[in-house]
Amino acid sequence: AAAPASAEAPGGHTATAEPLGRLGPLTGLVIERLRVGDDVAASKFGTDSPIEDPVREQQVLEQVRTKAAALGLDPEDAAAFFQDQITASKTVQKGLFARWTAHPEEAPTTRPDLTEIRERLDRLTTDLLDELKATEALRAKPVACTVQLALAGGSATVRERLDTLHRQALGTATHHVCVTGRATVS
Ligand SMILES: C=C(O[C@@H]1C=C(C(=O)O)C=C[C@H]1O)C(=O)O
Repeated sequence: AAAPASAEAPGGHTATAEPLGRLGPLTGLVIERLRVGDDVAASKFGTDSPIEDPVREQQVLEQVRTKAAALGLDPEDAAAFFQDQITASKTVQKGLFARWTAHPEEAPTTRPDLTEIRERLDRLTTDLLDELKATEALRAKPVACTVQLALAGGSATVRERLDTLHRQALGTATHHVCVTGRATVS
């Protein structure tokens, strides 16, 4: 599970090693998708394109259900995980819009192409689903999963220097990673 020690990652930041532990690869992909949210925000800021696009969201979730079923994952569980990814992406976008409105000098000076960004998100959908499959057994163990999730999230927060906005979004995005015993009291 070796990511390059230091490589230029999408979004232009310098990636450090993958988050620690057995949920490291999944958490790394979740953070990568959050950072694509920065590019989505840059593509929409100062245009007529709204942060929220319900038609595109339904397309993403339909693709998720179809691919999840093909992998032998529960389609609705996978859709719930991706609903969190979408909510988290919008949290990032709203936060950046507010930041750039208050501090115009921090606003992006180039506008990336949303169509290309969505192709990147579609590739991440495939990678994320593969990791959901690879971690299926661990995620069914509430205690082990919760420990691994804290390890991965904590190490990523430090190593990738996540700011408050992206930390909050990471929390939202990982809310349904662990199966926390729906049959018992939640
Ligand atoms: C990322 C986008 O912004 C929002 C978040 C989406 C997502 O996370 O997949 C999809 C549609 C939008 O509601 C986008 O427009 O592509």
